[in-house]
Amino acid sequence: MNLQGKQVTLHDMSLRDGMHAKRHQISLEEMVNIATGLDQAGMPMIEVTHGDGLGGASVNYGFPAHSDEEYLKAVVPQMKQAKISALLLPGIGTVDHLNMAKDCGVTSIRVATHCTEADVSQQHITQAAKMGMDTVGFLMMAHMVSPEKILEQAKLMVDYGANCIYATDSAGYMLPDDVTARIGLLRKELPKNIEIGFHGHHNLGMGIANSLAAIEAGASRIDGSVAGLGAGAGNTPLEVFCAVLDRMGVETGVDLFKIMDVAEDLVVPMMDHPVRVDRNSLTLGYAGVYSSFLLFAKRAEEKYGISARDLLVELGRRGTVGGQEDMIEDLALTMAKEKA
Ligand SMILES: C[C@H](O)CC(=O)C(=O)O
Ligand SMILES: [Mn+2]
Repeated sequence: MNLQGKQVTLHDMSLRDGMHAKRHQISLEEMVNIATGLDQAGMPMIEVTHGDGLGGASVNYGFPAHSDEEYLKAVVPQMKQAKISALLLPGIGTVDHLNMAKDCGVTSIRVATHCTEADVSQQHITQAAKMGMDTVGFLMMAHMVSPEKILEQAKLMVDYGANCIYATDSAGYMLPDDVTARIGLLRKELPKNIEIGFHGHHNLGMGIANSLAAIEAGASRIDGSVAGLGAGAGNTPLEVFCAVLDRMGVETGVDLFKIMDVAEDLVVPMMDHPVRVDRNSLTLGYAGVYSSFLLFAKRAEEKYGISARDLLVELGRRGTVGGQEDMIEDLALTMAKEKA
């Protein structure tokens, strides 16, 4: 693979996707310290929000240590060069949340929908684009449908005003050929001024390989997390990815040793559990399950005595998607009754 001379914008997820792995309990001090470290390392984009996006604080998704507004107001003023993004899932986040994020200094908004539901993003994408924000359409669970379907949904988002489209491997299920097919088709068919991005999860250990495939197929934005802090087995570990890109002659503008230090000195010490491929996170990738279901399944295992792996396999078989978190406990109850 020859990527020599390509330029890629890296986007750190440790303070948003990483919120899942921390049950949304990152302190303001940790947020600011990590964001500052990333900023100093030259990370161009950093996402700061509840794990499920603006307005995610709820019984269904979990209550965070601080509100989105508190996190954003603490982080944004400290940034010297990094741009702060926020995730927004229509139905969870509202246009009021979007306006609040803009007022806090967020310059990039990523409107996320299930990969077949782009039509629910119209209001938020249109509003963000109207406000002059970097407006991203983020198609989740992109492994569940064909590249053609992803393209159809992406075109809707572009029509609404998105200037960048992500194919998102929320379950960490994809293999490099799956990424190539989706990103390649988006790059071929969408206008050249529309950027393409890829967001991976490392559940099958494919975060780096899939992200490289995405760049080769035409993606110019890649998400990852320092030390991989993210849902499931985490996101593409950015310090590792930076080292690989450096070896391959890809330009990122990120200082490799500085980002290694952020990973080692700041992020790893605050992990509640090792974010790694273990039998449960591996099952997410193998069965094609939404990565943030991991901790819900582990909690249900403790409560009902049903193995998290069995739960995840069944959730994959049923084709559950983000937003169906309540199904996990429901399923555990049913399985516990059947077992009894
Ligand atoms: C709300 C999800 O955590 C968004 C995401 O990061 C993914 O789908 O992956
Ligand atoms: Mn994710």
